[in-house]
Amino acid sequence: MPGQADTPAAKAGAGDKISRVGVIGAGQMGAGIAEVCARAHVDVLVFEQTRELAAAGRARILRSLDRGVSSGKITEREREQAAWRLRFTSDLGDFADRQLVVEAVLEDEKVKTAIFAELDRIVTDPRAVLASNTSSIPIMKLGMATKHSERVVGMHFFNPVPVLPLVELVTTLMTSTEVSERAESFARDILGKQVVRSADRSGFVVNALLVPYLLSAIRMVESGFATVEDIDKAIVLGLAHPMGPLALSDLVGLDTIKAIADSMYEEFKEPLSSPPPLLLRMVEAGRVGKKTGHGFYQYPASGRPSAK
Ligand SMILES: C[C@H](O)CC(=O)SCCNC(=O)CCNC(=O)[C@H](O)C(C)(C)COP(=O)(O)OP(=O)(O)OC[C@H]1O[C@@H](n2cnc3c(N)ncnc32)[C@H](O)[C@@H]1OP(=O)(O)O
Repeated sequence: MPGQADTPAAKAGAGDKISRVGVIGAGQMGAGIAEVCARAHVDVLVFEQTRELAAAGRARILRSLDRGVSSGKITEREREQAAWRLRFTSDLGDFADRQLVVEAVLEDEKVKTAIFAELDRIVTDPRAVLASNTSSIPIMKLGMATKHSERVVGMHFFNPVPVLPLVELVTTLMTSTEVSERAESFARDILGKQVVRSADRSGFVVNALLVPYLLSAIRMVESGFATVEDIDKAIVLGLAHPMGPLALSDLVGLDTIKAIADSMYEEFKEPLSSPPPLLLRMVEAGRVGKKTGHGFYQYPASGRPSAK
């Protein structure tokens, strides 16, 4: 590969450090994770169930790379090289040579535990790291689905992944120090992210604080306390957040917020973590936010969001 000797992966010592990554799922988080890995000169293999989903995932990543070019974050050449490093498969067996796998499928504990059990059989290198980008499911539950729970960690990225610099690293009572250090070094030294460590508690640090706040904003709308637009305006102008809680809920996805709330409520039984009926109805209606074009706001295929 041209110029590879200068790449961050090569500088870090590709023999020992992670240079072959697998990402499971090319939805908004999986695509973002695959993109930042490819931009960091890492060889990336992405699993999607069908050719159609793989094509949609690739298109999502290419759009984001285009945005990186148009906003001056990366050059045309870097865009091309990153796209070239991304391969897709619908056979998890192809992950046998991966040194790190990041699972980023929907927030469903059964689906995730089945994936971890299968990955454990496929990826036999004892030094390989098996990571989940789960937003809230305790990592121990995923580790215990494997025979090698010492290899399992949480690596929780934030949306949009190419823009937000944080990774929460979650280790369990079973995770080995070597595995947690490899995962941390990959996120920090190869991807250039900043890492905070969190105990293995549902929601970890960020969502444990964020989700009760988002649910409170949804309850405000539900009770007629204030409008969607005024709540968001108040937070943007009054607290200097980049976006208000309802726009942010749309960005994260209301289905994801419900799944996180369910998981946190199951763990802590805090009323503030219980999903309000308006959230449940919107999820049932398929109005889950930006990814479906309709949530608290409407998102035309192109252009700015508008009120519901
Ligand atoms: C639920 C999960 O478990 C956890 C989560 O993910 S919680 C959600 C966390 N996310 C947030 O809180 C998002 C908060 N919102 C934001 O940060 C901002 O509103 C936003 C980044 C989404 C959009 O910001 P906005 O200013 O409207 O857009 P835009 O100007 O196009 O982009 C902002 C910056 O990102 C850069 N950028 C955007 N897309 C990019 C891409 N694909 N690649 C590289 N850079 C990109 C832009 O160049 C710009 O950089 P600059 O400030 O240096 O010029």
